[in-house]
Amino acid sequence: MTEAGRLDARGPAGVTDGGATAGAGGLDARLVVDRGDFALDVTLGARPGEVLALLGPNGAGKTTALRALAGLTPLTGGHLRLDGETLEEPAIRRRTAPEGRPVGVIFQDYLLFPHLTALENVAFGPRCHGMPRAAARTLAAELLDRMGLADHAGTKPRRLSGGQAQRVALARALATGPRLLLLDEPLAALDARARLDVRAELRRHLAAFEAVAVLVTHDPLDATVLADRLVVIENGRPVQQGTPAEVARRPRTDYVARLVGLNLYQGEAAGHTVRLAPGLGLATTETLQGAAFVAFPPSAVTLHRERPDRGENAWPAEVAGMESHGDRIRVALTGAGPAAGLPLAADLTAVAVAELTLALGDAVWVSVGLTETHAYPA
Ligand SMILES: Nc1ncnc2c1ncn2[C@@H]1O[C@H](COP(=O)(O)OP(=O)(O)OP(=O)(O)O)[C@@H](O)[C@H]1O
Repeated sequence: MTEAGRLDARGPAGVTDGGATAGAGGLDARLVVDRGDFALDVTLGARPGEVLALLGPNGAGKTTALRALAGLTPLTGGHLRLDGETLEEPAIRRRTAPEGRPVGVIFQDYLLFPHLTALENVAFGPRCHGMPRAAARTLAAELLDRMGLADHAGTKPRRLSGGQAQRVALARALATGPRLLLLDEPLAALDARARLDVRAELRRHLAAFEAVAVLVTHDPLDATVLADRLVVIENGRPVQQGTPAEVARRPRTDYVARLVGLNLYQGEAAGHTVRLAPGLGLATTETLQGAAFVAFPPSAVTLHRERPDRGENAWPAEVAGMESHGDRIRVALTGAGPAAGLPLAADLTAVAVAELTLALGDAVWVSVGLTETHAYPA
């Protein structure tokens, strides 16, 4: 990325602070929101230039966290500091109003002003911050140009495609020089085809953004493509964080395992075996002691009609469901015997399913390839 290609997030006039806040730069937050029936307590930290994705199931608290960062939902505890400046801290009664925060927000449906042109939409924020009209329009034109929308400056939102509207929303959010950019499900409003292009484009823009960006998504692919680091939230609490690769390789909850498409079990490791239940051990290539996770892809599972000769990593199970999964068939199984109740996903070719004459409720044996299991400390 060349310097010239970088989006200048340092202020409408492009004025920098000369690195005066270096060291304290970025996001430092503990977001506590207690609503009685729902409690959020999430600690977030990010350096300038980092993109964080908040990922989690419905109702986990992602939007509440984003709204708290924007100042739209007051904190009941914790703190929010940006580049060393405290924007909110209930314990010392400090709270900067949403409009006073150096924060840009892109809402799910973009919320562009329908009666204003793309240029006027982008110029709106700087005008509200007191920038003279001509300067605000020049800045807006420059931002639209960088977004490849110079030809659409005079277009009203209803005549823009989903991807174009999103770029206008991004330009509008950047126009006030935010130190924190918030994106709520940035690709949710787009159809599958547009999503592909817009995802790649948004990735370029976010990679060029110099301050902190936080996005909320349900979609692991969006999170993986767009973010440097994922924070998975469940029931108002962070349950796992790391780079997309770390999270995908070492899931720590069932939700994350499903998201990244792995089977995940927890047990007690002793050397090369992780004991999952009495009489049920899973051999792994890693050597571990104590509480451990073991994960493997559905493609590592083989189904048999009879107990396999090599009894290692094999257990009886029942076919609980089958569905197409790309060019494979995903078979859902429920363990029996020592594996009673253990859920398992297996990916088989259509030929394998036909040869086994598999049907719902069938009793089978499953075996898992030793070299495809991955064990790590819990
Ligand atoms: N304005 C509100 N007042 C009271 N409760 C709310 C409000 N908004 C959300 N909630 C509740 O707070 C919890 C967290 O919701 P939130 O919208 O933050 O989750 P989410 O992770 O963004 O979910 P989704 O992916 O479904 O958007 C839920 O139990 C929800 O019902």
